Amino acid sequence: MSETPVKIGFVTVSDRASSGVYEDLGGPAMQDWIGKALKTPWQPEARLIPDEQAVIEATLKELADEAGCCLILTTGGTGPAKRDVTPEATEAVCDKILDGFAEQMRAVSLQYVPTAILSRQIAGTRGSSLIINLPGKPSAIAECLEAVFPAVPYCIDLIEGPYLETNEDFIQAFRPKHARKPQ
Ligand SMILES: Nc1ncnc2c1ncn2[C@@H]1O[C@H](COP(=O)(O)OP(=O)(O)OP(=O)(O)O)[C@@H](O)[C@H]1O
Ligand SMILES: Nc1nc2c(c(=O)[nH]1)N[C@H]1C(S)=C(S)[C@@H](COP(=O)(O)O)O[C@H]1N2
Repeated sequence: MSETPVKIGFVTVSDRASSGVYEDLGGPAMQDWIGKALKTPWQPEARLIPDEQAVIEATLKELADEAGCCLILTTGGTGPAKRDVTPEATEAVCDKILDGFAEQMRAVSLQYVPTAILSRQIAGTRGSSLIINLPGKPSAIAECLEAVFPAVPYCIDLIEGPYLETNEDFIQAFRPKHARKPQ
């Protein structure tokens, strides 16, 4: 019996990429990383939108509530610039904020760039969806996901999403022993 693929949301928040000033490299970079990380069959729900808080909120709600994405990654709009509002939109739609994700992503990112402290990226849950903000710089995507992804499958277990398995040679998920399914 073939497994129904789990849905993963990929949201690029960028005025310039969404208006065609430059090609969106962030969305494909997130999908590429998840493609390497996940053994569980998955299918993408990709969106490319401007830095508008109402649009970001509506997109996150649609991906969580209607598309049923267990994981939603955003890229862009996390900095201090006037139009950067991705964290505000994320906070507005989440039931719970998971501060540890942002703490860890910024701590690891500081090893790459001193400007990592400028990202106000957050993570949180909405129902059975985990939402994680990533900075807009395409190279930041892998840097941040490597830092937190080991905790993602167990977090999704706890919010009653699907049981995600990773490709262990690429990234190892950590689950407490009692939560591991026999292979
Ligand atoms: N989706 C993207 N695709 C390709 N490059 C990007 C993307 N988002 C950001 N970048 C690159 O990272 C740099 C820093 O991003 P910046 O913080 O200015 O963008 P943003 O606030 O995320 O998006 P924008 O300013 O277009 O709304 C940009 O100059 C650009 O080179
Ligand atoms: N890992 C990582 N984190 C990073 C960066 C980066 O290049 N790598 N860029 C920083 C910079 S320069 C900014 S302004 C903030 C916010 O970026 P955003 O507005 O594109 O989301 O993310 C920061 N975090």
